[in-house]
Amino acid sequence: MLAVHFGAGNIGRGFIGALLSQSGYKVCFVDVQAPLVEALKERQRYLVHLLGERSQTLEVTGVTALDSRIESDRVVKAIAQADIVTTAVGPHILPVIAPIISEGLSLRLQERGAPLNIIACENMLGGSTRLKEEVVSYLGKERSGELEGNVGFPDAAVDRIVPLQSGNDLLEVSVEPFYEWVVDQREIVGNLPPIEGITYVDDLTPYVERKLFTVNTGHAVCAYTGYVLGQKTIFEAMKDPQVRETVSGALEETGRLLIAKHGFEAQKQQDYMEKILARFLNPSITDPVSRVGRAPLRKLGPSDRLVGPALQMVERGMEPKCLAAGIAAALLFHDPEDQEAIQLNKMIEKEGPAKTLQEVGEVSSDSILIPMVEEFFLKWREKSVT
Ligand SMILES: NC(=O)C1=CN([C@@H]2O[C@H](COP(=O)(O)OP(=O)(O)OC[C@H]3O[C@@H](n4cnc5c(N)ncnc54)[C@H](O)[C@@H]3O)[C@@H](O)[C@H]2O)C=CC1
Ligand SMILES: O=P(O)(O)OC[C@H]1O[C@](O)(CO)[C@@H](O)[C@@H]1O
Repeated sequence: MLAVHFGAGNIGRGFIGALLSQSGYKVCFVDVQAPLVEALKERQRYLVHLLGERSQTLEVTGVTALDSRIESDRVVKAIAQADIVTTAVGPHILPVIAPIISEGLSLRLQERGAPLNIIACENMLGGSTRLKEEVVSYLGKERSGELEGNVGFPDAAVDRIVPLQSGNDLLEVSVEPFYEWVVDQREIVGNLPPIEGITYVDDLTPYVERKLFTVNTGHAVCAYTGYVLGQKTIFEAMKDPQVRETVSGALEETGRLLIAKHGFEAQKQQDYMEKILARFLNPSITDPVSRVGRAPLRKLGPSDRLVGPALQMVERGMEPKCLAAGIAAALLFHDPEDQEAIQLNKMIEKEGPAKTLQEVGEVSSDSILIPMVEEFFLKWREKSVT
């Protein structure tokens, strides 16, 4: 069984690739970083360290890699022959890999290959659907019709904290022991050979929103408020009472929203939230606030982890106070290495927080969220140690 996985980064090697390999697939990573590709080709194995109370190391075997910039023909052939295609490249890279995926699918359709499922494992709502839209735009109308029943793009929610890697080995990856991979089974085509660790559901929306608006919301609020208060890592930030209070408050708010919207049981949501707070406090993980806060324009987007739940709460007459505090802190985030942070800083300087939020988060000028965020923006700016 062959799995083609785009993105041999942290989630690629430390989560999706590892589970595919453990399920008996030969995993062919596709990446654009030559040293990574070379090392995977040469060694065909790597180690995954599970950082928990009792640390454990797994060996992932049967892997190889292709560089899509110089081996595109081989990538196309691999897609034509694969039993599954997955991605973990980042939402902004999905349009970049769509052309080569569409070439692979063209060849597969021409050769009358078996049905294939393509699963985008990215932190976003509807990642596979988004990838499908891009692929369709390259395939053209005629060929796109042939996807029906032959190629599925099931959406998915993926959850595992994989911080930046600080070890000397290019391939070794340290991850938290917890993981969750939930896939929309209604979109699966053909017989997908079993994959260890996937939970199939009929309606993904509640799962993906619960994950994005709890794990990612809490993480983002922690990263941005921690940044403003001078904390370097998520663990350090969670030890700061102001951060901890804002994070817990934001998760109580999104919890109320999720319960009202999807009918989750209050106690179960409470347990889920507490488990997540404990994951942020894993002392074995050193996760810089700059990684978790990366790409703030994306994270401040209208349906993403901060503005998304805040606007939905406002619509339902609920007050997103701690979310507003998190959004305000995000507007103050800076990282000279992060292009989106640089752009955000320029917008704040030129237009101020209210206009920036209207533009980036598509928040209407008369939304009560605007004055709430403005108030916190001033408070955080006064406290800011950066
Ligand atoms: N790190 C984490 O804890 C989690 C990350 N995610 C999501 O997984 C995705 C990947 O995140 P990470 O693994 O952390 O990032 P990463 O930066 O470690 O990995 C991304 C990989 O994609 C590769 N890439 C970039 N352009 C490419 C292209 N055109 N073709 C093929 N490969 C390309 C990069 O070279 C890199 O190896 C993101 O959408 C992220 O939101 C989801 C859950 C957890
Ligand atoms: O990967 P993104 O969307 O940039 O955001 C980082 C977030 O994703 C994760 O990497 C995994 O869910 C979290 O650590 C963090 O909340």
